[in-house]
Amino acid sequence: MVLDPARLPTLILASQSPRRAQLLERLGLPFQTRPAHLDEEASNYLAPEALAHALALHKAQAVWRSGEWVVAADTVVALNGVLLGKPVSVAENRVFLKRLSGQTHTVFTGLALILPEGRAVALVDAAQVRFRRLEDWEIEWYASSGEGLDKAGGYGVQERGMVLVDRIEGDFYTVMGLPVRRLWQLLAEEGYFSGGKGGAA
Ligand SMILES: Cc1cn([C@H]2C[C@H](O)[C@@H](COP(=O)(O)OP(=O)(O)OP(=O)(O)O)O2)c(=O)[nH]c1=O
Repeated sequence: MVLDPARLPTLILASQSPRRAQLLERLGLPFQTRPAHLDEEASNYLAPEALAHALALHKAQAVWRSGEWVVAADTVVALNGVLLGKPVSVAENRVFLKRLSGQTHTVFTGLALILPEGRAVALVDAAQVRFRRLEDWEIEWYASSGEGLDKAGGYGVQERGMVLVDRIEGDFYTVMGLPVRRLWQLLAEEGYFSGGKGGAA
């Protein structure tokens, strides 16, 4: 089989996250974004892993139309079982960073794919992230940059946040918000690349 990206069906990315769009762009896959507007707080009673799974699935289901390949993801940060969502202010971002400092937390990213005939597949990928012990001035520098405000856990590993992280066990892209290798494999398994099971002809 020779892969001709020009013949692949356009993926619908159910996300407003610029990071997720960048990653799909880097793969060279044809896609359009169609963000789902969900009340993410409504499912906060779930455990972190189940939450990432459910939200990814709900986002994909919210935008799917018959005949489309839809991709969605959701990233959740948990420190000792406690969720750290997106900080609502610089002050809350400071608090999050103090809690993450010197500790290891888990990032769960749920990934959902809906196939043209409507069947949904979803999975969760997890990574362990250890933060350096941060100095107060570093916390101040990072929080006041505002970079962490639209991100789960209040940091972005792919931007300035790269210097806060000591080590990652697992996939960097799962931390960034889209497990691209798992997505690629799922697309391959479901026939997106080969024209089988509703994929490209
Ligand atoms: C931990 C971490 C999270 N993030 C981001 C990824 C996600 O965009 C965000 C988590 O929020 P999500 O609710 O997963 O996604 P979103 O609201 O940004 O976009 P959408 O729901 O429309 O898909 O945090 C990073 O960019 N880098 C990181 O290191």
